[in-house]
Amino acid sequence: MILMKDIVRDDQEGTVLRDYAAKVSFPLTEEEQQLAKDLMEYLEISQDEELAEKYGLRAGVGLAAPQVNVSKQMAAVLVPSDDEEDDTPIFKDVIINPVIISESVQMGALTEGEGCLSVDRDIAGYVPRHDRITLKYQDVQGETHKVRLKHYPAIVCQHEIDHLHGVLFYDHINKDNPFEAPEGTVFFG
Ligand SMILES: Cc1nc(NNC(=O)[C@H](CC2CCCC2)CN(O)CO)c(F)c(N2CCN3CCOC[C@@H]3C2)n1
Ligand code: NI
Repeated sequence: MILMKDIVRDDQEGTVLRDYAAKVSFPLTEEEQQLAKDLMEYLEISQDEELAEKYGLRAGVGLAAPQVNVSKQMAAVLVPSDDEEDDTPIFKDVIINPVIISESVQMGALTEGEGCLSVDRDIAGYVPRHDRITLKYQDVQGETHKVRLKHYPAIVCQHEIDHLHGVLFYDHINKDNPFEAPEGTVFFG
């Protein structure tokens, strides 16, 4: 299983965190299948308060392969339900070779700003992202999916896809005015 010690940090030398990750070919190797499982398992365990405590995991709703120093276009996303009636996650999948094929002009941002398991410090400021996106990706079976996402899952997927391009959340924060956001930005979370 993936532990915090396996997650590379932005202040470490010689990691792939700032590289543009390689496309993944199908069928996945055994190793790539195991990586996909491990990335998703991290999120599931980290979202269980007791288990997160037991294994010392920071909670996560997304985890990209470059964060465990594997420069491949693969990321697990697990956005839990926001409806106590129904605990079906809003979005749960391992997205491989993801491409954003369209995006809203309107921007969205988390009111609290963002963090990252690969960044050990709090960096204040809004991270403006597209509020709605159409995402094309392959799943671990190699099936292609085209999904329209908005608000929270759209933000999470954009954060993860950034990792596959060597981009970190604070690259998007306005240096002069961290709490500036484009006109019409939707804030939530
Ligand atoms: C928003 C949020 N970010 C958490 N952490 N950061 C991450 O996931 C980083 C990725 C997210 C940062 C902003 C957008 C994507 C990891 N990243 O670095 C991967 O690239 C959370 F943990 C979290 N939640 C809400 C849901 N809750 C369910 C119950 O369990 C606790 C969990 C906490 N929400
Ligand atoms: Ni991150």
